[in-house]
Amino acid sequence: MPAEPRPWLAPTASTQVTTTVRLPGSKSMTARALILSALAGGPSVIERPLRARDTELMAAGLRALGVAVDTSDDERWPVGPGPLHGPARVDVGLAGTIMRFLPPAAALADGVVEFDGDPHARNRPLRPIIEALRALGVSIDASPTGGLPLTVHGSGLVEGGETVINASASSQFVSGLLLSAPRFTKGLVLRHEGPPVPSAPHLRMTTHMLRAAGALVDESVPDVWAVEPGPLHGRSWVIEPDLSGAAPFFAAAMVTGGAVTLAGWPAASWQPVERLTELLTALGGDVSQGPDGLTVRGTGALHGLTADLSEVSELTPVLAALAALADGPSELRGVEHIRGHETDRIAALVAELAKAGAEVTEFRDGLRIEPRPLRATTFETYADHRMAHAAAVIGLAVPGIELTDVACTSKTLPEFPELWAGLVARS
Ligand SMILES: O=C(O)C1=C[C@@H](OP(=O)(O)O)[C@@H](O)[C@H](O)C1
Ligand SMILES: C=C(OP(=O)(O)O)C(=O)O
Repeated sequence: MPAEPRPWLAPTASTQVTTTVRLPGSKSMTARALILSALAGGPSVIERPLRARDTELMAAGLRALGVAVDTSDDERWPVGPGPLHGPARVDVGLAGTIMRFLPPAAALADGVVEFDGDPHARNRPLRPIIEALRALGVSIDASPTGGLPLTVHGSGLVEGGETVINASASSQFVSGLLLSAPRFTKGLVLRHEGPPVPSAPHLRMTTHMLRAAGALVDESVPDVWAVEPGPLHGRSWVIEPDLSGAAPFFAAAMVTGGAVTLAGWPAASWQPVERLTELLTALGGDVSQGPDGLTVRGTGALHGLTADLSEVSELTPVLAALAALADGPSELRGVEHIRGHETDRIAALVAELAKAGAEVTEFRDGLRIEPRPLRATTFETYADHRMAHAAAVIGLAVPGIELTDVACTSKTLPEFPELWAGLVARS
């Protein structure tokens, strides 16, 4: 069950926010490390994982399938793979990573595995991955809408081979299939046909991590991924701090003209730090990397931004919040698929930014924001952690932004309200 809604008045910053934050590991890397460790031939350890609803539900789902996942220590999760089996029930919560990454692994189990999640999880797109799994020899019952609830009838093996998918609604369809593909009898050759696949950096994270676990992956042909059948190795995964989770904290530096350093940022990253740097720089920030971590400085200027966000679409809510506080108009496009995220994020942003006083135009694939003097309002969060982040960013500059629910941030960062309050208190 999702956490009980908790209304929350966003704190307003009276001075610059200048601080160093330590944030937990990347949701996306933790999810991949859990799946790859569960499918490996020997034990693994996940260092500095993200402990949040999405990753705890993933660990619980794998445990239900017979994998030993020990999450008792915050810093180190040992994973002991075992034969995957049903019967099992998996609660996906509202996590795209679970509903798309776990069914292909469940297809390798011997027995029946049932999946369901939060009410809105049933609206999130799933049909393309279900159809691809069926084409690869897996027996699945899905709801008539093509999504959750679904039942995978695992036979202990997946034939695999070649298939076609339209992954324009989510890169996670591709990632989910690739992560389990080394364990398919014939491996996998997956070809995407349709409008572009979003979130390319997440696909690169998938192929990097597969190779790091010993898989042979060929992605030399655009929109085609080939994974050889073969063993995955157990290993130690060191999870980087979550860059998307850091975005609202960086935004706090931009809004207040301060500086926020993300501690523990690695010299080389598997997350799209270059793209985030370009975007924050265009908005007027200054981004640098040094021994202390990754630092974003506000320069006092906050400019409008015209950008295609398809590669980093999960940043849209926080960037839209910055755009609403900028000195000129912004157009954020290329993200039609975020209508299928935790909520219809385009519609949600249009509605809530307009309530706060911005002039907003809705497009099928994004929004245009004309900044206006903003006012106090009740900001609906739609059970979406990143809508809560966006509201908190606006609240730094606009007194009286009341979130209908801040508990939804537990999806990826349960300590968000306390960390955020500490940030403003220290400023
Ligand atoms: O693979 C992943 O870990 C993710 C891929 C992206 O999904 P979409 O391609 O559906 O946007 C991203 O938005 C999501 O937050 C995490
Ligand atoms: C889209 C997101 O999540 P999910 O992994 O549930 O798709 C997100 O975290 O912004």
